[in-house]
Amino acid sequence: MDKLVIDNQGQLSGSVEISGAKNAALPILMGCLLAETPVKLSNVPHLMDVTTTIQLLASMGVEILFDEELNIEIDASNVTSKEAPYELVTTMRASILVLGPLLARFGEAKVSLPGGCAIGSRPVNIHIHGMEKMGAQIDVEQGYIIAKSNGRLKGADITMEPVTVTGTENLLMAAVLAEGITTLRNAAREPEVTDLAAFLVKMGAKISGIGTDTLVVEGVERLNGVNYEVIPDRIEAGTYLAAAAVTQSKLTVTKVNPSHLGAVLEKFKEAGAEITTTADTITLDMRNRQLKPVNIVTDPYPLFPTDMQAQFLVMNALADGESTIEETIFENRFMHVSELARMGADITVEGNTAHIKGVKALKGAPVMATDLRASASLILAGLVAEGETVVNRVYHIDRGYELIEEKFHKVGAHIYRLSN
Ligand SMILES: CC(=O)N[C@H]1[C@@H](OP(=O)(O)OP(=O)(O)OC[C@H]2O[C@@H](n3ccc(=O)[nH]c3=O)[C@H](O)[C@@H]2O)O[C@H](CO)[C@@H](O)[C@@H]1O
Ligand SMILES: C=C(OP(=O)(O)O)C(=O)O
Repeated sequence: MDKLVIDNQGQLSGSVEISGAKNAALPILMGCLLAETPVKLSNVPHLMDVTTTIQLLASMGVEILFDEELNIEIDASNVTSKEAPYELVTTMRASILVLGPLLARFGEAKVSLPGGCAIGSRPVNIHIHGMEKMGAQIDVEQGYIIAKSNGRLKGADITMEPVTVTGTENLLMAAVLAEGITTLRNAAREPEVTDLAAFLVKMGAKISGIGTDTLVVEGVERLNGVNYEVIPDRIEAGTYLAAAAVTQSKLTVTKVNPSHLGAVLEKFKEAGAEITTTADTITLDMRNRQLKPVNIVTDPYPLFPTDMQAQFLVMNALADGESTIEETIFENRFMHVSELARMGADITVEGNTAHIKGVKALKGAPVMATDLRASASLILAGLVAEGETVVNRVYHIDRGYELIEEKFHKVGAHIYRLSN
């Protein structure tokens, strides 16, 4: 299993080009199942989760081609299987996103139930109930969701509680080919949901309320292929900015959309960073500044994202004073705390709140990554810790960060991979 070895090289400098968003690319790739003619996608990041999605689509008979610029052409005109097997769903929960498109276009789908993961139990009851409301007949047999629809799905009025990102995406993709009007209330407003909606509209879907918490969909009979560019990854951008904050450096992230990071940039400023933005760059300057503690509560967009919680936890661990981080989305998203404690962080967790007392320095140690953003937080800690840090179970990082060692090398970090 690969490991990442990180040495403290002091400050970072320069710029990092941000890749396409994992959490937008995945639903958009699954959404290609809805199109009767080929789709061409650009700015799709080269990540393990994208490879898994391509394997999943290919196993269904979808044809996938890459051009010389690594744009992806996806032709779902001849889908032969409507099944997402356990082996692929278990490595990537987002595989559940084939349920809506398959059911909407073919009236049948068999998808392994994702089950829980390191950050929580993560049920998919809202996806299932929403599709049942649209007339689907759904049974769970031997760990699989078996869904059928007698003719087209029917428009319905669906309220999702709590707000769910992939739940909104799955029901949106089910609704675009349904007969009549579907209203999705308490919809997630994450930029990745909005990007999927914009993609579906380009393919011919009729959706209003995009970007709000009420999506109204007038079903159409078919969707056609288009060219589409995936939005930049706001969480990847936020992670590199956090690297600049903990190393007291100045870094610029390029090819980003600063408006997607509103709440995160506010917290960076509160932590003492100087932030400047252009239309597609963000610069964070933390040189000669001391990190200040910031209290954080994670919440659905546009509030502070759970996917940036672990990175801010490292910032707070090194800040001058005490802070709290309350995680309201996932019940078990503090697995990184015990690993950071092994590096000298002073953090206690009570219920869903981490209480952090800033320390002057962290110390390098072998640590274990437990999920994607936890892994990112351990890398950030390794960049400032005294001595060497070895992050085990790097496969989590490869799910969501494209070319992470290369991007960090370019800005002066010493981080390399040990393969065995
Ligand atoms: C591939 C992708 O886009 N992943 C993101 C997505 O995950 P994902 O879409 O899985 O997360 P959700 O927004 O669905 O989860 C939010 C909350 O709703 C609960 N819930 C969800 C569905 C359901 O049917 N029933 C239910 O109770 C979950 O357990 C959780 O407590 O949004 C999360 C919250 O921003 C991010 O951390 C993930 O990076
Ligand atoms: C939790 C995440 O992803 P996933 O939903 O794919 O597990 C994430 O991107 O931080």
